[in-house]
Formats: sequence, structure tokens, C-alpha cells
Amino acid sequence: MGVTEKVMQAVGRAPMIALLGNPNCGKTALFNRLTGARQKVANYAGVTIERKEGQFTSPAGHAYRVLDLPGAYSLTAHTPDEEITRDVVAGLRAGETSPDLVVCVVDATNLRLNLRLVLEVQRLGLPMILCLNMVDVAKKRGIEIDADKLARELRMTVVETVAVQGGGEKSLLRALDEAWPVAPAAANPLAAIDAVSVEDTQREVRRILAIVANDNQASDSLSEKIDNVVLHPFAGPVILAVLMFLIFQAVFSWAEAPMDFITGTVEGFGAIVKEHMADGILRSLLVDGIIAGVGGVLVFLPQILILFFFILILEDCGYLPRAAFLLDRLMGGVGLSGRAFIPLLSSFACAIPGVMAARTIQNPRDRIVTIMIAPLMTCSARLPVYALVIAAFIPEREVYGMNLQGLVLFCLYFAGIFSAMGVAWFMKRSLGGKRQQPLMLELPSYHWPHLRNLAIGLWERAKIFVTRVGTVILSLMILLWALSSFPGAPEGATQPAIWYSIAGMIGRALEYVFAPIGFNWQICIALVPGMAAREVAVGALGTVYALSQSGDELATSLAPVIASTWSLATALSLLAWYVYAPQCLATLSVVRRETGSIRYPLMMAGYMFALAYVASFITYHAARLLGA
Ligand SMILES: Nc1nc2c(ncn2[C@@H]2O[C@H](COP(=O)(O)OP(=O)(O)OP(=O)(O)O)[C@@H](O)[C@H]2O)c(=O)[nH]1
Ligand SMILES: [Mg+2]
Repeated sequence: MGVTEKVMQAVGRAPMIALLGNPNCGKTALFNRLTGARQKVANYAGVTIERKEGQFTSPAGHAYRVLDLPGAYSLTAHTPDEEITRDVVAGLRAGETSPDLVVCVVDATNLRLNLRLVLEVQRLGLPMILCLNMVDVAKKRGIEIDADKLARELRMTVVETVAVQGGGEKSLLRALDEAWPVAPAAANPLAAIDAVSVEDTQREVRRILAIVANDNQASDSLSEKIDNVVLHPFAGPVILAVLMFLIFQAVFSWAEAPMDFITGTVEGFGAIVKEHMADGILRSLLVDGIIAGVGGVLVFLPQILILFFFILILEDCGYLPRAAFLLDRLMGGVGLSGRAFIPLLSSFACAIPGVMAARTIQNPRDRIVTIMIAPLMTCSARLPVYALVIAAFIPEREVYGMNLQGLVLFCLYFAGIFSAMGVAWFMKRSLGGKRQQPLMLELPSYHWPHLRNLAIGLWERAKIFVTRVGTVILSLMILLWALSSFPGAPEGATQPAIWYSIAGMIGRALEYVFAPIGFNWQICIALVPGMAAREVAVGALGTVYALSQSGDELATSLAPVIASTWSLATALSLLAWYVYAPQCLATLSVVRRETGSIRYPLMMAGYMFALAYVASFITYHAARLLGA
């Protein structure tokens, strides 16, 4: 047996630890600390929505497997993500038994709420360690918890941790090694859920608290002060709007220098290849297909990172649930719950995590409506399309001290949000929704964003984007280049070769459908690969125009080319199209998985396509009437 196989076998037999606890108590931070993983950590409830497995070796050399789980207030699950947690702990998942050991993580600043789950889990009869996390914050606020007394009352090992500090997990590792080897559980977890009344549990929590915790708990006065302003009925929404607006301004004004740098590098690279390679098919593939296409998409990395820099800060400091709270009334007006805010916000990255985050919504109907409108939020794949068209057609000037390009971008994002609200209102009415339940949302304490979280978040974003560019987008670009280059121009051709190619034929056929909304055959070609990944549309335009050009112009400077060949009406129509842009196959397949039905993805594709066509039609003809 080889070394790797031995290691694999050891890992296979290693005891399974489950990290269990209320939302936002630091389970994932602890999981990352133990395993060196980079799972998402943020300051709001419901960040983790799936079970994640990792492994590590303790200082004494024992191997463990560890599970990070979605937070739960109770084992009697109310939402799909809580169900995952309950099923894992109770060993209800197919092919899985209960974990060998439960590490129950609690937020030391909020013991009253957290202990309830601890008592519930204790009744399962599984071996258990209690992890008092965030003791750093608790100490700062003068909260004293006697860990020894707590251990005695609960009859289990209690350790103190600080999951966001290097070494803050050591006490847990020590306790794990002391518990080694973990005795196999002889429990029947399923029978224990629901066995004891809530009142009895509450009484027990109060009894334990009286023994282990001091009374003079200073409330978090700083958070309260900030909330007085941020949640103010008038100032609150104004602050939210200004924040959002500033972010979009920054996306354009800060990105200029790094984007110029990337464009310059890509162009320089293209020029070198052109100079040193003989004219021919390979050079065309490299220059027109790969460099023009992939480079054209890569240039939008800075804008994506700037957008996420702000979103990550808002996530980590604890502002997001406040925004959900502020928007609850507004969202209630169209029949959505404030709970939908975070899934919808996640959709600004990509609709896929957004659709999955809808698992935290309790009411099935609210959940479906949220899933259905998630793709109307402007995902980061649309940003390149917007940015390209804006850079080509919207002059870079100041209007009342605001960057006009940023303003247009803001309007496009807003158009998506506004349409989503309209669709939600319509769906709620036709589904016959009941009145909203009040929003129950925990408002976490504010804290400064952890630089590490921020850096990891940005790094992961950049990695996702660059990987996508290097895999999906690259292969689509090569395919598109091939379809656009063959079979080549016939004798005595009057048009560029691409006009006669397979892609050209497809584009010209589609033009019959899309001419009424102002799209030429080049745009029609780009729409097709755009179905697999929206940003490919930009790369595709790069390739299509590079191949349409006779001269030596490189299509990385695509903006001036389209600025001179499209009318403003066409450009605006394309922007309107991409506000809805139903073409994202990956989202449709996730919607199918999450709703367990083919009906919803079909409905989604249908209504988005219809909206896209109607919006583009109106935009195009209105713009033409106005002389654009
Ligand atoms: N000061 C301090 N902050 C912590 C500690 N542990 C976690 N945090 C912060 O608390 C917030 C929540 O951490 P997560 O690890 O995402 O919490 P979680 O339990 O996985 O939350 P869900 O996945 O939503 O259930 C983040 O902002 C962390 O940076 C700690 O020990 N001390
Ligand atoms: Mg988590």
C-alpha cells in the first residue's frame, strides 16, 4: 500500500466532528482556522447554507474530519438550510451516520440565546464539547462567564476560543486530543429531537445563566449608537442610497488606471505575437480569438474587484442585516420579506449563490418568488457588457459633480432592482400570497472588517473570475473563433470572411428576430455564446469585430470600433437587453435543482426573454424617435 493510500485510509477512519451552533457565532471562522480552508465568513446570520467537510491533524498527531454546518436556532428545523444541519446531526442523510463528536459553538456575548440549542443537542446523547467563542468581545464588554462552572452544570468539556485570532483555536485542539479516542455514540438522535418543551428548556437556560454568568452585562452601546443613526426612519434610507451610489461611482473612477494597465499589457502582447508570427490560421486564433476575446473580458477584473471590495466590507462589518431591516417595508410593499434581501444581494455576484441562499427563507412561496427574481439582480458577468457599452457611448464627463458613466451604471443596476420588485409584486398577486410575517432578524454587533476576511474574499473573487476566463470563456472563444473563421470567404467575396462563416450564417439568421430591436448580425453572433456565460458576449464581440476588420487594428480596443459602427439606439437597446438577459444556462439548472421542478426554470427563461425583448424594443424605438 502506498503512502497516499495509507493516509487516505487513516482519514477515512478518522472521527467526524460536527461544528454546530446558532447563526453567526463563528463556526465557519473556526472551521477555517482548524482546516486552513477559506470558506466564506461574514457578519450576518445565514452565511453558510451547505454542509462543508474538511480535515486536520491535531498537535498530538490524531487525524480528524470536520463538518461546517449552516447555523440553526433549534434542531426543529424551520428552513431548508436548518434542515441540512438537523439531518447531518441526526444521521438522516443518505449514506451518512451521525457525527462521532459534536462541537457546539456558542457566541459568548449571547449565551442566553445560544444555550437553548446546546441543551437540545445535549439530549441527542452524542459526545460533545462546548466551545465558548468570541470571548475577546465578551471580555471587552465586561461579560464574565465561568467556564468551569458551566462545564460542571452541563457535564461536558467547555473551552474558550477566539476563532478570528491566530492560535485562538488551541484550547479546542487540546480538548479534542484529551477526548481521543472518541467513543462511538450509542445514541438515538432522532428520538431526542422535540422531546422536551420549550418552556422547560428556557427555565434550564435561566438556571444555568444565574450560576455561570455575571449580571452586569454592558450592552453593546457603540452598536446601539450607530443603529440610532443608521436605522433612523429618515436618515437610514438616505445613508443606504448614498452608500450604494458612491460604490458605483468608485467602480468607474477607481478602475481607470488598472484597466488601462491591463489593456496596455494585452495590446502589447498582441502586437508582439503579430510581429513575430507569420500570417496564418494559428496567428488568427491567437490574436483574433484568444487575445482579443479573453483579453477583452479580463480587462474588467478591476471593476469587479472594486465592487466586491465594498460589498465585502459591508458584509463583514455587520451592515447588511440593517439594510435588510431598512428595506423590509419597501420589500413588504411588493410582497417580499426582508429575508429576501441577503439572497438578492448575493445575486449581485452571481445569481447561483443567490438562488441557493434563498434556502434561509422560511415561507415556501416567498422562497420561490425570491428565486425567480434573483437573476434580475445585476450579476458580475453583466458588468463587462455594461462597462464596454458605457465606455463606448457615454461621454466621460461630470454632471453636477457626478461621473456620468457611473450614473448610467447606477441606473442600470437600479433598473434590474426595480424590475425585480415589479415581477415579485406580479407573482405574489398571481400566486395569491398571504400577508407578510414580521421580519425576525438578528442584528449582530458592528465590528471593523477583518483584513484577512477581506483579502480572502477578494482573492476568491479574482480566482473565480480568472478561472472562468481561463476555462469556460477561453474554450468558448476558441469555438467561436473556429465557427467564425470557417469555411472562409468564397472567390470574389465582397464582405469580410466572417460574413460567410458558420457563425456569420447563424448571426444573419438571428438578425431576422433581433433586427426589430436594433441588433446587427455581429451582435446576434455574440448573443449565442453569451448564453453559456454572459461576459463571453464581450469577448465574442471582440473576436467578431477583429475578424471583420481588414486593417491591423486590434480588437482589445473594442470600444472605439463599436462606437463608430453602432447607433446610440442600438447601444441602449443592448444595455436594456442585458438588464434582463435570460441567457444563463447555469442559473436555470440550479433553479431546477433548488425548486425540484422544471416548471420554474422554464417560467424564468420565458418571462426574462419576453421582458428583455420588450424592454429593448421600447428602448430602441424611443431612442430613434428622439433622434439617437
Ligand atoms: N471578535 C471576534 N469575531 C469573531 C470570532 N469568531 C467569529 N467572528 C466574526 O463573527 C462573524 C461570523 O462568523 P462566521 O464564521 O461567518 O459565523 P458562522 O457561525 O459560520 O455563521 P453562519 O454560517 O451564518 O451560521 C464574522 O464577522 C467573524 O469575523 C471571534 O472569536 N472573535
Ligand atoms: Mg458559517
